[in-house]
Amino acid sequence: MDPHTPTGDWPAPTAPGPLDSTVLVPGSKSLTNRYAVLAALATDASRITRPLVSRDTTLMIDALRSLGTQVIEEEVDDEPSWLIEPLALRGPARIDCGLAGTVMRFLPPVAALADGEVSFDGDPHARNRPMAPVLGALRDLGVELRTEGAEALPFTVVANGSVRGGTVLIDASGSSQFVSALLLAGARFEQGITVVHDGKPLPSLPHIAMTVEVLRDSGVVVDDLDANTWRVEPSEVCPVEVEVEPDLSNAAPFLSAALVAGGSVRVPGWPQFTTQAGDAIRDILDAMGADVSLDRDGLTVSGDGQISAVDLDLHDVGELTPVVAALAALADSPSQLRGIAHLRGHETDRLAALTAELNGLGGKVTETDDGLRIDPAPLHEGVFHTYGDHRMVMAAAVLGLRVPGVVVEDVATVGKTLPTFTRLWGQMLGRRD
Ligand SMILES: O=C(O)C1=C[C@@H](OP(=O)(O)O)[C@@H](O)[C@H](O)C1
Ligand SMILES: C=C(OP(=O)(O)O)C(=O)O
Repeated sequence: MDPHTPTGDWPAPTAPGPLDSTVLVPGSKSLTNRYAVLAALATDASRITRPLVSRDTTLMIDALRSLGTQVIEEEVDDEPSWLIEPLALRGPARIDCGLAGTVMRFLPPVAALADGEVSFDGDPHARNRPMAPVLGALRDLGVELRTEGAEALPFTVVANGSVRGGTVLIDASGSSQFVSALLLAGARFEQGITVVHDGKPLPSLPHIAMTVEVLRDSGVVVDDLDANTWRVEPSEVCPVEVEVEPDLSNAAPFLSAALVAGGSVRVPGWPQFTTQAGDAIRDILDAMGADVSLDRDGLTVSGDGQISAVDLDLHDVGELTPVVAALAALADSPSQLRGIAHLRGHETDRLAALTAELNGLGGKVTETDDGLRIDPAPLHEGVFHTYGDHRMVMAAAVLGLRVPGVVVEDVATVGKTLPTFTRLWGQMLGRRD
C-alpha cells in the first residue's frame, strides 16, 4: 500500500477552479498481469519495466512465486522494474486471489501445469464472482479439480505437471477473462487449445485482443480469424522485455476531472495504438463535450464544466462505467448506459452499487436489464460506499469535484489498481498535503 494512501473515510476534495495539470498514470493492470503470467510460462527470464504495482498485481506475482517462479522487484530510474525468472511450476501452493479477476481466472490454467495441488481462495466477495466456464473447461481438458460444491472459489487444482489441451466450448458471456485465461496458458498444453464461445455476445472484446497481442509478442501462434473461436498452437513461450503502457482506464477519472472542473488535464505516454479498452475514454469524453487531443506528448482533455448527456453501449469497456456514470450524473440531461449486464459479476454488482450510491446523494438513477438510466438531479453531501471496488472510489472522487461533502468510505480499496490515487488526485488539484 502506498504510504500516502489514507485509510478509512476520505473527504473528496472539491475542485479549486479550472485545472491545468499533468498526471503520470502508472502502468496497466491488464498488461502487467498478462506479461507476468507469460513470463512465468516462458523459456527464460523476462524484464517488465513500469509494471503496475498495486494489490491486483502484487497478488499475481505472489501467486506466481508460490508456484515456483522467481520475481525480483527492483527500481530502475525511480520506476518499478521486475525481473521474472521462470522455474518449474510446482505445488503444493495456496493462491490468494483477493478480488482480482485476472488472478482468479488467469491462474487456474497455469496451476494445472504445475506438479502438485494448488488451492485458490480470495476475499469474501470473490466467492461470488463467476468462475464456472474456466473450471468446466479445465475439467473437459482432463484436469482434476476439487470444489466445495459451487463452481466458484474456493477450489483446488490437483495438477500433475501437464495438460492435454484440445478444444473447449464455453459460454464466456459473463467475462472475457474466461477466454483470456485459457489462451494465456494454452501454448503450454500438449495439443495447444481451441476455445469456442457459445452464448450471448462476449463482453470486453478489446481485452481478448490484448491477450492475443501479448501472446504473439511472446512468439506464440494464435488464430483469431473466426468470431468466437481462438486457436493457440502448442509452442514454447519466448521471454519478453517490455515497458508497460499507462493504465488508460485508471487515467479516466483524471481526464474526466477536466470536464467537471473545466481547464485541462494531460496524461503523458498515451499510446498511439493500443489494445487497452480504456482508450475508448477519448471518444466518450469527446461525446460528453470535452476537447480531446492526442499527440506525441500524450493525451490532453479540456472542458468548460458543461457535461453533455450520452447514450452509450459500454459492452467493450465495462471498466469505464463507474466514472462515466459519475459524469452522467452531473450532465445536462438524461443519459443511458447500455450493454453492461455483466458488471453484476465484477468487484461488486456495479449496477446495483452505482444506483444505490448515486441515489444516496440525491441522484435519479434507475437500473435497467443491461445498464443504467441516469437522470440529472441536484446532488448533495453524503457518504459514498465503495464495496471493495476501486472504481467506485474513482467515481466518487469525480462527483466530489463538484458536490461538496462527498465522503468516500474505505478509500484504501482503490489500491486494487491504483494505491497512489489520492496523492495523484491531490496533485492534480494543486494541493500540497
Ligand atoms: O482481462 C482483463 O484484464 C480484464 C477484462 C475485463 O473483464 P470482463 O470481461 O469480466 O469485464 C475487464 O473488465 C477487467 O477489468 C480486466
Ligand atoms: C472488472 C475489473 O477488474 P477484474 O480484473 O478484477 O475483473 C476492473 O478493474 O474494473
